[in-house]
Amino acid sequence: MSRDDATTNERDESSETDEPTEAVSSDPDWPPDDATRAIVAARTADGPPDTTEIRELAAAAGYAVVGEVTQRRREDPTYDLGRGKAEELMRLAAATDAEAVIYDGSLSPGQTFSLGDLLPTGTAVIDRPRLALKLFADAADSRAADKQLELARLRYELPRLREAVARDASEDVRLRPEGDSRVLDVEKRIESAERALDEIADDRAARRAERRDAGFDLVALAGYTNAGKSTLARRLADEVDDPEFGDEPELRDDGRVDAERVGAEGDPADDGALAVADRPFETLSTTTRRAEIGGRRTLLTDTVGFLDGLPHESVRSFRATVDAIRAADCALLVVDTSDDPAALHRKLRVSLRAIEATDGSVIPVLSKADEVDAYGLAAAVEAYEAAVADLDPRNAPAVDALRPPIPVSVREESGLADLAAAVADALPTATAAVEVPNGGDTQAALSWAYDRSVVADVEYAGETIAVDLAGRPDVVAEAARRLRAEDTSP
Ligand SMILES: Nc1nc2c(ncn2[C@@H]2O[C@H](COP(=O)(O)OP(=O)(O)OP(=O)(O)O)[C@@H](O)[C@H]2O)c(=O)[nH]1
Ligand SMILES: [Mg+2]
Repeated sequence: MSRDDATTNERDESSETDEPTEAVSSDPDWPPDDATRAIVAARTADGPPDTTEIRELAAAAGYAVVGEVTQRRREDPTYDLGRGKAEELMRLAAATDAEAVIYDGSLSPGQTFSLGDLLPTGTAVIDRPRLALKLFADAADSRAADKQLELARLRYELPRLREAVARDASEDVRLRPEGDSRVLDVEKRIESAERALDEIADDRAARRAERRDAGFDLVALAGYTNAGKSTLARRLADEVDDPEFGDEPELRDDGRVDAERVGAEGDPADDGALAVADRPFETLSTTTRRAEIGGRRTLLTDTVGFLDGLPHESVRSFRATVDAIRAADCALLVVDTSDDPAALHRKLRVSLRAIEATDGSVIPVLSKADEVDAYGLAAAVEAYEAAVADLDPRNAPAVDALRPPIPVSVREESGLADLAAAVADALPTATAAVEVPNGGDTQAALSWAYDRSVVADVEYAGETIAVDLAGRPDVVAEAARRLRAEDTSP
């Protein structure tokens, strides 16, 4: 769209939105007295602004949305919104007694301050990254806290602090040294948090190597928050009955143990690790479970969902998430089929950008397929393909890592066999045929291979056994070596 179009649109759109859409409620008790009254503001350069998600996020963060201002226009350097719209926002904030403006986008420090200056005194300006961080922090605080979340907050605050110091300094030179030392302090804290993060990442990489040595394929679930990852993880994971791997907290990838809690949907059997709920950030840290998928022994890692606006690179849980997805032999990219095509496209873009390159293949899973009919499913596939066609090859998994999407419904138990077959097909596989004498030592080697699920076929022919091996290449090679090692007959 040309700039001229955008300007025309601004006019068209403002005539449409000049009457701000105030949230009308017939309930006299709404909004509740203790809720923070907020106005949602959104601007898009193209396409009509869709405030569905930002309203949901605002509600999840405890705000009562009492009004909305939207605009279709190119970015304004001062307010992000055009001046006229910004003033309209100011009037609406005054008329509705709003305590906060929730901005569906990322505001520069300068824009945040300018908007704050324009709005009635005391009105907080909360852009999408700040809201997303708050949501994540609230969720984390209510359970085991993610200390490194601090890093994300500091990184977010630093440029704003610099802006505040610069503004103070231009008014009052005496404030400058104090402001500078605050900036310096934040910079130091960021540095030390970053060092801590690096050490944790090294630990995780070592643990992954151990898991692979033990013969497991690593599979990770990835996707936008609330896409249905944990539901699928639960469905695919084995019953926790293995003494070696049954101890779930041991496999927590950040070394934390969640306080025991009842599942969000009231299921007392829910151990909190693979909790499922219809809200953002139900899962706050990566969790790994053993799962046999398509005949392969895998370790399946459930991860934290992405959210548009969150600085994924600076939250520890996301670092673990991104590492697990990138290093997996196969990643299942869960895409919510019940989203409308525009939301699906946007969420997929955010997820793929957060993951960037992957070592293994990526299988897109169209989740909640029970929520749509055949047309809806076709539309989801189309939106998926459009999003992939739009991928910037510099910051997304290589398109040839992407496999065809598989519709799945855990609720209706559909598509799971197709998914298992696709995973088995995507995992690195080697085969070997070994003929060895039938003896006690061979049986020991054979049982080692059985334990690692690499025995495809065994045929006993008198004195010898013919074994077909298939599975993880290093495990197949080791099984063949062990079997042959027994073949010491002269
Ligand atoms: N209809 C339908 N709903 C589903 C299905 N799978 C999951 N859901 C619902 O989708 C919502 C989110 O599911 P979760 O598994 O918690 O999603 P998640 O991706 O792990 O979410 P976060 O951990 O918050 O990132 C829950 O309300 C689930 O009940 C499905 O197959 N069909
Ligand atoms: Mg989850």
